[in-house]
Amino acid sequence: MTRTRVLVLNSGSSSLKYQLLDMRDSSRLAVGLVERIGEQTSRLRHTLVATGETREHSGPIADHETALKSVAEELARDGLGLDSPELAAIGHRVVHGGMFFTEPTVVDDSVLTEIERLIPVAPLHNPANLTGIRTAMALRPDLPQVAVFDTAFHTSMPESSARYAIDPKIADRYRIRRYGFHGTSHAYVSRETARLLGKAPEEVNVIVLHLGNGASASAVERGRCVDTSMGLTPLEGLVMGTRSGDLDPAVIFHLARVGDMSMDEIDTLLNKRSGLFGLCGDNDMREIRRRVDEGDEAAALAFDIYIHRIKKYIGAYYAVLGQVDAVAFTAGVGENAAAVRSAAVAGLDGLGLAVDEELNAVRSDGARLISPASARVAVAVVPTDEELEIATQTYALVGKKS
Ligand SMILES: Nc1ncnc2c1ncn2[C@@H]1O[C@H](COP(=O)(O)OP(=O)(O)O)[C@@H](O)[C@H]1O
Ligand SMILES: CC(=O)OP(=O)(O)O
Ligand SMILES: [Mg+2]
Repeated sequence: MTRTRVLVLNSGSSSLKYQLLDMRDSSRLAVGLVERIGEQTSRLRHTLVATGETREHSGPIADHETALKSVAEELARDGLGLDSPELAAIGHRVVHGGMFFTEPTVVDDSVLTEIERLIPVAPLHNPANLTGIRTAMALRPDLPQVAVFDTAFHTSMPESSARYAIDPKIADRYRIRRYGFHGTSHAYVSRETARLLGKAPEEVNVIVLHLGNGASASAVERGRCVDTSMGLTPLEGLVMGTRSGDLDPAVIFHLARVGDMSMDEIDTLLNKRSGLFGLCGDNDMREIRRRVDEGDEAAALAFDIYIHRIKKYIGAYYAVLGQVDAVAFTAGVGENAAAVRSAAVAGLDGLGLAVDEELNAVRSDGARLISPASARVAVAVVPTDEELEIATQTYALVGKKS
């Protein structure tokens, strides 16, 4: 039998997104999401694509292992269980791949060890990714498990972007450099943006703004990433749901010395209690916009800080690229929040950037232009599809052998 199906697992710090795809036509058979893992209010939502039937379960799901086992049960109920002989591989999103993983990689013991070694530089993500891989391996030990790394697309960055301005001996000893994340999304979205413009990826320069719970910007020059806003860890760069993004590193010394906080407390503060949430108590952009519309000052300031940071990166990457063909908004906020797109581009007419508010307000699932026809630089909404990209890369690696 030909094995043509790929299960993709995208394990986040507190969520597990999954898709089962048939790679003959890249169609989805089942999709789902487990949210708020580790809390009392966890929720699993599973959809069988052929019928559109959706099942939801609420109640505590303690960890990613339990989450994946529940997902396996849901798939089995639809006759799409992990025991299916048609499954060719399981593809996993792995957030930090360090310096060595520049390509999708079949997981073996040495790969697991390396992903584990990188936990200190992706503490919210790599542990969940590892649990997903280990649980999947236990369920189907005979299947190839493929790791697709968020960092891979950014390995093309020149040293001038990737290096911090610190003693290279110290940087090299501790492998401190800017790795960048969300690479699967930046790669997919920059290609799809080129397609929307009717060009090949090698013909265009694109600034991609991936605005989800985690958020990052990238400068993609003729299909290759030349700079991105996240660094050694996914903490640098844009303001995020709960992460601060850029700050003066001396803030950390100050909090330790004057604020008498431990390193762990500062780590938690900057990763989990900062960003939009730290500024106004909400990290969901829908809720923040609702509060802004009601005149809430804390929400309005949080929104302004968020937008100001995006603007700075658009300007920076415009300069890095020299010439820009398109700015693409993607991920949960970028795809859905018209107010964010409009505010981020406001006042940038001098750079040839503008948004047509009628086009910006259109709701659609597909990639679309939101700039006026006369604009020098295209502004686009380009939905990301990390799961499809992971499935495609996984199948390209193992599909032919099965
Ligand atoms: N309709 C919407 N309007 C504004 N923001 C939205 C909307 N839908 C989702 N979001 C935002 O998208 C975020 C999640 O984005 P997503 O890309 O799924 O993040 P992640 O993959 O990091 O979990 C939510 O926290 C929310 O702020
Ligand atoms: C790397 C990263 O920040 O991922 P996410 O947006 O899924 O948290
Ligand atoms: Mg995401």
